[in-house]
Amino acid sequence: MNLTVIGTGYVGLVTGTCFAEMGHRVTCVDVDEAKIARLRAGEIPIFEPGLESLVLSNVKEGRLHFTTSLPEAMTDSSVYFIAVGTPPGEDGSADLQYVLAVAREIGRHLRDYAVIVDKSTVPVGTADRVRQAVAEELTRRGVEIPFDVVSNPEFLKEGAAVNDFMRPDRIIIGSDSPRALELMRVLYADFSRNHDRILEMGVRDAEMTKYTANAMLATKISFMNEIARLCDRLGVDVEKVRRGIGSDSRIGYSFIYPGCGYGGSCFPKDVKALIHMAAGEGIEPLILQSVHRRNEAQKEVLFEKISDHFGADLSGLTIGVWGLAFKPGTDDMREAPSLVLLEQLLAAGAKVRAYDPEAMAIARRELPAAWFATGRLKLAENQYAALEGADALALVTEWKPFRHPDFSEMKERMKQAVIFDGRNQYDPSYLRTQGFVYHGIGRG
Ligand SMILES: NC(=O)C1=CN([C@@H]2O[C@H](COP(=O)(O)OP(=O)(O)OC[C@H]3O[C@@H](n4cnc5c(N)ncnc54)[C@H](O)[C@@H]3O)[C@@H](O)[C@H]2O)C=CC1
Ligand SMILES: O=C(O)[C@H]1O[C@H](OP(=O)(O)OP(=O)(O)OC[C@H]2O[C@@H](n3ccc(=O)[nH]c3=O)[C@H](O)[C@@H]2O)[C@H](O)[C@@H](O)[C@@H]1O
Repeated sequence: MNLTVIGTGYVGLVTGTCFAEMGHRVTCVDVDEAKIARLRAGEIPIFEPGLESLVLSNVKEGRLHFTTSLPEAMTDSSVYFIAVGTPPGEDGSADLQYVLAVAREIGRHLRDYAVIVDKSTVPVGTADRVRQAVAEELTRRGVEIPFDVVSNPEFLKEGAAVNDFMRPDRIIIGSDSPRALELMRVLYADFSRNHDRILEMGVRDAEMTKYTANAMLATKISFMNEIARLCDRLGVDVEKVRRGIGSDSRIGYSFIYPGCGYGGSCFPKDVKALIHMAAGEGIEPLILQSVHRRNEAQKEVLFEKISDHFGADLSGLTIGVWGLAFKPGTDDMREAPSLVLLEQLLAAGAKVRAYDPEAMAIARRELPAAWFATGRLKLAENQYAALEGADALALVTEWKPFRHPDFSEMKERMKQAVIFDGRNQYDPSYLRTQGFVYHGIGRG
């Protein structure tokens, strides 16, 4: 099949590449000229394990193309995936301007029947608005071309995106059109060969499923973070509690790791968008509001622990920070807990030396210039250099190389052997035998 993917970010690039890998001819479109130029030059704009080799081999085989021109990509496609961003607006609602702009552009250039697929995360009712935007453009052109709009939300995780796309838990297809459903079934059959992963439902059901999944996962995390705060006060180790409850198959082990808050481009924005949707329907979203508020508070927990230990004024102190990305396996720093910690440390007068295995280039480019200007924030060349003369280490992102560091080297480099472990990576009693003062999240 000939496919067009509009929006070549995390979702668009992974979607386009994985379909190309299955033998389809895919054109990925983006308005960001620099991004398309890099992709055409064989450079992958994001760090995503396994993606680079797949992109390069599919480009080489002539199945994957990149362009900034949607009309150019629209010569013979039967499916258009919309995978542009849906960032939060001022009031927390999902900003649909990019999705609707794409819908209008499709309407301006559509020639034959096609399925238009909402892959972006969009509020219930968006497919209707996309349909209307396309229809208006067709009317303006004075043509009648049949088309269907399908909701096919994406569930990939950054850092595991290729694997999640290739081996999905489920493929949600929301459609009221048998013709569109048939096409989508054929398209996704390769990802659903041994176990039937395809779940068909109404368009609105599919749109709601995506928000509900993200909000449920965010709720599990915020719930555990709240329990961790209580464990700190009660002298209980939340890691024991986590294992204790995870072993109940009704609860399960996943997404109950306490930490210094969830980040990324999706959980924070999707919880906010769902709050906005509920409020719009006259429902007070009590649980969702608490999930969001707990997370905002949790992003401050490392700073609270640091100032409980050293006092509110941190001038004269140096804090080494391990991890800037919002989670391991990605260089994405959107809504990362590290941003809150850096801001608070610098405001309290501390010097910060930070290191991340993958996010250094983005950090150098996107962190406020004022943070670097005074020399108080420096990016270190490796994890140990970040600890040179440090009074404490704050671990924010649980990258693998941070799990079993050389504790002797750390102690040699640090002025004071104090660790604030924002992801409960270490065994507190082992670290204490190594001569460290240890503070985890909810470790009693
Ligand atoms: N990042 C993730 O892990 C996941 C994201 N999603 C959802 O997928 C959507 C996209 O997210 P990301 O890929 O992370 O966003 P992103 O920000 O990485 O990429 C979006 C791309 O769309 C492009 N774009 C904007 N307007 C355009 C237009 N008119 N024509 C062509 N390209 C245009 C932008 O230049 C950008 O490159 C969002 O709704 C998000 O919530 C869903 C599942 C996972
Ligand atoms: O809609 C999306 O964009 C995606 O959002 C999340 O994926 P992602 O944000 O890439 O990463 P996650 O692995 O879910 O982690 C999100 C945040 O939660 C935190 N987290 C995760 C799990 C946990 O137990 N505890 C915890 O604090 C992570 O550190 C990270 O900051 C979902 O897991 C995906 O299914 C979804 O497609």
